[in-house]
Amino acid sequence: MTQLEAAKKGVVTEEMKKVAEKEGVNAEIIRERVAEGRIVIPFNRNHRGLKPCGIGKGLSTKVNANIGTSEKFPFLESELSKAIAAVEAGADTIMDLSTGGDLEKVRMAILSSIDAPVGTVPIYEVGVMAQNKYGSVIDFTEEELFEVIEKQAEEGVDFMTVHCGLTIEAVERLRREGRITDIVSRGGSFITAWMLKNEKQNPLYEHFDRLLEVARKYDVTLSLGDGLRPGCLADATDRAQIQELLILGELVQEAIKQGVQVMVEGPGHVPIDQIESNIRLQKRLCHEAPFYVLGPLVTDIAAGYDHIAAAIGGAIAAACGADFLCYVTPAEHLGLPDEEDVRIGVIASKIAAHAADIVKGIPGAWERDLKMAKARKNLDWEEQIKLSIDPKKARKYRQERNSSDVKTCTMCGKFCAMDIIAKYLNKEKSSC
Ligand SMILES: C[C@H]1O[C@@H](n2cnc3c(N)ncnc32)[C@H](O)[C@@H]1O
Ligand SMILES: Cc1ncc(COP(=O)(O)O)c(N)n1
Ligand code: MET
Ligand code: SF4
Ligand SMILES: [Zn+2]
Repeated sequence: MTQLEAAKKGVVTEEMKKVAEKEGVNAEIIRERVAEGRIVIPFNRNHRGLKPCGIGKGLSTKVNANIGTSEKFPFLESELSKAIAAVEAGADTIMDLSTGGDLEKVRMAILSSIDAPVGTVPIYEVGVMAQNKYGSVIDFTEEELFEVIEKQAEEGVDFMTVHCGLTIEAVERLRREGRITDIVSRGGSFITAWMLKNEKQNPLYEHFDRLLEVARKYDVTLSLGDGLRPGCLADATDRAQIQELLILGELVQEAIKQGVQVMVEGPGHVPIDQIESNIRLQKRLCHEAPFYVLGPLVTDIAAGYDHIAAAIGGAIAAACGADFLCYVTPAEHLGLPDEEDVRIGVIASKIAAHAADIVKGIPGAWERDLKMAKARKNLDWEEQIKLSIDPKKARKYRQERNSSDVKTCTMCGKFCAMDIIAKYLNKEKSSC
């Protein structure tokens, strides 16, 4: 049984109980929301050592970190240490987006060393296989596509991006109406090129039932990819994007009916004033399935700092109801991230997620800030370091910029406002 099938039957699984405990939410509420498709727990029965993680309504906003080899950097070791660094920095899930070297070996290494849910985009391996075998990324058969999906499911992949809503009709609209950046989704570009070359419908759409069968067998959570997501502000919320979203909504309902857990991927590059309407549209059209957004980036010109552009968008999106933030690193649009880029990307997204959790009313979120405020007032540096999102960095600054015996910090020294006021405003010791 999948988590969804169990939930529908009224069964509270071990995984639901663990999610409930971690989040401070009643287990029956988790079951109910899994049954409705509003919470997913990506949990492939073949991923050994996996700790359950819930994504969706009423749960803390989760952060995903992308790693993976590429043609020019096909090295397993560096991607594995990026994945470990990402989890250490607070990533809740990892996506292996490898396209270089031995993909299966990298994936198996990630799956066996990471105890968080691991996601993939199977069409990437299909493309790499086609390139090696036939000399072109799009020279694959429908059979080969489903073989790779089944193989990855069997290996223990917990969630998969599948661009099922990218139909030939949506591509025709895009062509007819025009766009600035056309298609920026890598998987979306493979599927579109395949459809145009073969003059056939998207096999992930046409044979969605077959995909559901594989997903149900291993309890793989489907992450319905947005192949037509906007790649620049000017393309945001256009008719091609929304046409794909409409189809994704239909597929969400079908997946839930068939007992398959499902979430929906979203943009992309979106101006701030369109973020809320994007979230509302997704929730309305997709049966309130968990929404997994890439950023969104609120400007196109932050090259080198795109983690900031994405964290601004991510905070707004999550506050409006997005459930899952895909990180963006400072290397976005420029090259493959290194380990430090990965760490910075995760921290930026964690800040965005937490900022949203405060206003989402997530248990413990507000209280953490309150504790920090009190520690600041008390000039309790150890407590401040402990409560911060990146304690390593906080400790480094504290140690490098201050001698160990000072009560205040080098910013103001003996002119420290907190210290002066503590002496004169509340003569009796404050109770906090
Ligand atoms: C869809 C998102 O995935 C990111 N992306 C694609 N491939 C990799 C990789 N090997 N490592 C890290 N991020 C990757 C892109 O930069 C984009 O932000
Ligand atoms: C949030 C999110 N969106 C998209 C993708 C896939 O990337 P692509 O569509 O470029 O293949 C992803 N892995 N995560
Ligand atoms: C394929 S270019 C890298 C991804 C891009 N930033 C996007 O918006 O999807
Ligand atoms: S410009 Fe770089 S990141 Fe963007 S699609 Fe091309 S190779 Fe990928
Ligand atoms: Zn982009």
